[in-house]
Amino acid sequence: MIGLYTAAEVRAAEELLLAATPEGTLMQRAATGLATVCLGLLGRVHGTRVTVLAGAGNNGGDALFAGAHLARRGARVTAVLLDPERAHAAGLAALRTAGGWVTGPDGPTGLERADLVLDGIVGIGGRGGLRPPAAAVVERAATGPGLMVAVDVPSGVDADTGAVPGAAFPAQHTVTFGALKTGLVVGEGRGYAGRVHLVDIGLALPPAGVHQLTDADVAARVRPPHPGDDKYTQGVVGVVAGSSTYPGAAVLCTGAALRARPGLVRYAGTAAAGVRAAWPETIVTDGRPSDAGRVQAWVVGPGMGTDDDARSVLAEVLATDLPVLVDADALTMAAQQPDLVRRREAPTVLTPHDREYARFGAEVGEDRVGAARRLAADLGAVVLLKGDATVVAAPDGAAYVNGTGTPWLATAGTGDVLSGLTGALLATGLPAVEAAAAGAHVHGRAGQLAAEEGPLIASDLVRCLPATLARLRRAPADRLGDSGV
Ligand SMILES: NC(=O)C1=CN([C@@H]2O[C@H](COP(=O)(O)OP(=O)(O)OC[C@H]3O[C@@H](n4cnc5c(N)ncnc54)[C@H](O)[C@@H]3O)[C@@H](O)[C@H]2O)[C@@H](O)CC1
Ligand SMILES: Nc1ncnc2c1ncn2[C@@H]1O[C@H](COP(=O)(O)OP(=O)(O)O)[C@@H](O)[C@H]1O
Ligand SMILES: [K+]
Repeated sequence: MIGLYTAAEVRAAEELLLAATPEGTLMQRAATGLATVCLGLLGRVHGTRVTVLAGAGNNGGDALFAGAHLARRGARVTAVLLDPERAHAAGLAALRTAGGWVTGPDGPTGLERADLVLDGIVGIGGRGGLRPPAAAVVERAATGPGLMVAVDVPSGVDADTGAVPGAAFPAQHTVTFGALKTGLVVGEGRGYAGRVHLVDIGLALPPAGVHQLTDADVAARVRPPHPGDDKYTQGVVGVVAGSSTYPGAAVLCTGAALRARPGLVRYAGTAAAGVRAAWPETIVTDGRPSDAGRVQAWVVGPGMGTDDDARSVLAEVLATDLPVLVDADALTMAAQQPDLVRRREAPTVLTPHDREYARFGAEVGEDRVGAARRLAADLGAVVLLKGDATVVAAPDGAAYVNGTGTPWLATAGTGDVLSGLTGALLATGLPAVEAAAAGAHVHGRAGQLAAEEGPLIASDLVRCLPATLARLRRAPADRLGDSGV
């Protein structure tokens, strides 16, 4: 698992290390690591043009020292000082000694011909969107030809939440120090960070409160059958979804549950005929969930409607002592009767997108991890908040940010696949928060695999699930999510 950290957690770890190392050591480690990544990205350094955007803090210091490294290797480096009086003195001196030029935002910045632009405007000390002079320079940099590389955090991105309240540096690469900051992989910030490179500066970090799963983490949680297994010992999933007029959601959800390969999938609902025709492996009833037979976890909601029958079926499922995944129409109904969820003792997983989340009484806002945690704590349930980086949070605050996926997943029915798949993982006995995080990871990988063949539809995800699971098992132990670390 990759730990994701807040600025305050990183600062606390930095302070301990600063006290234990000679002055300037950490900044030198950061700047050397940054310059090394830049060398790799540029390929050839001699004669390349580099513009360093330097703010008044240590983030500017890192960028200036890295600029000095590149200048010593023959790059033509120009530092643009946004606050010349307060620029990092030692960094500036190093750059000058190495032959770099220094100017202001209105001087010859070199941005229109740069091969590389280093964003050292603000790092974890940033607050709010970029101020006007910085915003104007960033805009010019973004329209120029240079490769956009952010130092530690793209300036203007909130390192903790990924919120982007105003202008920000749209990086193609972010070189971050000591720990991955949560804001680089979630919310709008994810789109500004580009590929993230982690430079080790020797920080000793406490256990993280937010994690991202790797392929190997997920493979370890998706259990293959053992010689002693039979169809009842690998998890039996119950699906309540669809309706006679809308059987599609039931077919997709049940198919995803089957393809996640539990021992057995049972279906209860009025789309029984469609499910039977699509998936003869399923045991179906057109009666109530209680008519379906024993299961280890329920998935309830996709396409089931919100009429009185649907309400009573939802109440019946939530009254069981089994893990339940609540999706789609069932979320709409649960939002009107949240006590049905609150009073459960068995695990509940809710899988809202932003509009479904808002039905519980508050907007998601810019802090997606915080939003998922708040609803989870309020309802005593695991919340899987869908999005381009899906967030999973447990009532105790444990949280995950998903690192896999593709915007091609933004198409009808993919949520039904996620709920069937995650319900199957829940039925194998995984802790609910892990089932949800693993489900989001597998769903994202299935989307990536399906998208290799062209624009995907939800059924393609179901078809790709076996190959996705096989790939996860073959993935090297250190293959991470797609933050690019
Ligand atoms: N503490 C250390 O020894 C280390 C710190 N490191 C670097 O230091 C950074 C943190 O440095 P600082 O604490 O000095 O803070 P920063 O350099 O991140 O930011 C502080 C400066 O940015 C300005 N600022 C804040 N918000 C702004 C906005 N919205 N628009 C424009 N300007 C804004 C502030 O006025 C202040 O001058 C890290 O991100 C990292 O790059 C690394 O060198 C590793 C070691
Ligand atoms: N821009 C995006 N990038 C990546 N994944 C996305 C994006 N938009 C949506 N998704 C994913 O697609 C799925 C859509 O689910 P949902 O909105 O419930 O659709 P439906 O109800 O039609 O099944 C979720 O897993 C979500 O995380
Ligand atoms: K920065």
